[in-house]
Amino acid sequence: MKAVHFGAGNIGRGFIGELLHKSGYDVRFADINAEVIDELNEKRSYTIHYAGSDKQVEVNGVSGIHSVEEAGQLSAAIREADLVTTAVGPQVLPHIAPSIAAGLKERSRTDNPPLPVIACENMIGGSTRLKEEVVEIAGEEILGVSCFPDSAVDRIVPIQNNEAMLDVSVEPYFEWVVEKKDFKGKLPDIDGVTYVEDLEPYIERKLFTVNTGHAAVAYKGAEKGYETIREAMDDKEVVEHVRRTLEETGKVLIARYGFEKNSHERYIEKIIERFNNPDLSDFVARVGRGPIRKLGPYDRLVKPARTYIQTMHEDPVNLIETIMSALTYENSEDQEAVRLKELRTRMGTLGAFKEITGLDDRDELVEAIAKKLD
Ligand SMILES: NC(=O)c1ccc[n+]([C@@H]2O[C@H](COP(=O)([O-])OP(=O)(O)OC[C@H]3O[C@@H](n4cnc5c(N)ncnc54)[C@H](O)[C@@H]3O)[C@@H](O)[C@H]2O)c1
Ligand SMILES: O=P(O)(O)OC[C@@H](O)[C@@H](O)[C@H](O)[C@H](O)CO
Repeated sequence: MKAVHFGAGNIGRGFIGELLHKSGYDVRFADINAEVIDELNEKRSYTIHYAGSDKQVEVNGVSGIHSVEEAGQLSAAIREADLVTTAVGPQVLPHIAPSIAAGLKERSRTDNPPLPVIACENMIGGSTRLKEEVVEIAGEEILGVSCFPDSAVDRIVPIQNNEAMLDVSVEPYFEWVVEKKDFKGKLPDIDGVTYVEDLEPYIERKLFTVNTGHAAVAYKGAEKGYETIREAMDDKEVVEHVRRTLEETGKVLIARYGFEKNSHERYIEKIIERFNNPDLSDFVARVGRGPIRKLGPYDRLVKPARTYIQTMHEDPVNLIETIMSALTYENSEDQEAVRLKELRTRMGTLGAFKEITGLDDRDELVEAIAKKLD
């Protein structure tokens, strides 16, 4: 079986590559990073190290395609593939859509069955978003040869600093949940994937617990001058803030999806334990990357905060505190953080928040943030 995976980065090599290889796929990584692609083609394998244990997994039979310079090869690979996956970042999906559209057009001239394209990004409806971009380019008829099931992925894979360029250190925990309903034909047999009828509870529980909590560690940590997640998690005030923030998102999730309270509390504690993993070295700059995206109206901070107000009829004070920390996050090497600072300088903090979220003064979260800024 053949898979094309867009994004030979941390989650691509450290998670999706591992599971696809284990399930018998030959994985071709498509990326714009020529150094990584050349190394993949030379070495044809890499090692995944499980942080905190001696476990190692060899991922072999892999190769790379430069997604811009080798466009013809990429189209041919998509034409013949059994599966396409992505882990490039939500903002990059529109940039890979033309390559996927070109490959699918070639495929439409063959008898090959419809190709599942699964986006593995931290966002709600990632594959659906990619589908919209591809349809915009190639037209609705392209859905005759493809399908775009949504998915949720969970494994903390920090930025890597290994002697061998392709090797990846990962936490042992992982979860990959894929929605069944959009598949055309047989579900791919991927070891470790859970197929579900309705992804919404899974993606919201993941994004509004793991990623909301992670964002709270990063932005609170940055505010206190910490550079690593380790330093931030060693500060009891930060950990307490994270726990209280997750109690707020927990109330929203329990009210919306009927999760059992005790088991959700255990899920929260498990996640705080994962942030505390002494064997993972992760940075505030990675976890806090892209603050404008993270402050988006459907993302990990604003969506649960607004739902909390609508459901509980009170302000989620800890989520609001995290939003305030995110709004003042600074990092001169992060383009979104630089833009956020410019917006704040030009429009003030509240103006920047309204600009990013598209919300206006009538919104109760905007009102609550305005009160905080008074
Ligand atoms: N790292 C994690 O812990 C983790 C966990 C779950 C989900 N995710 C999600 O996975 C996605 C990727 O995150 P990551 O941490 O692996 O980031 P990363 O930066 O390590 O990897 C992204 C890769 O995409 C490549 N890329 C960028 N533009 C491209 C383009 N136009 N065409 C092809 N490749 C391109 C980059 O060169 C890079 O190799 C994000 O959506 C992230 O939210 C990450
Ligand atoms: O990838 P982002 O920028 O959406 O979020 C940063 C981290 O919270 C994220 O990468 C987590 O490590 C991951 O989502 C864990 O599954």
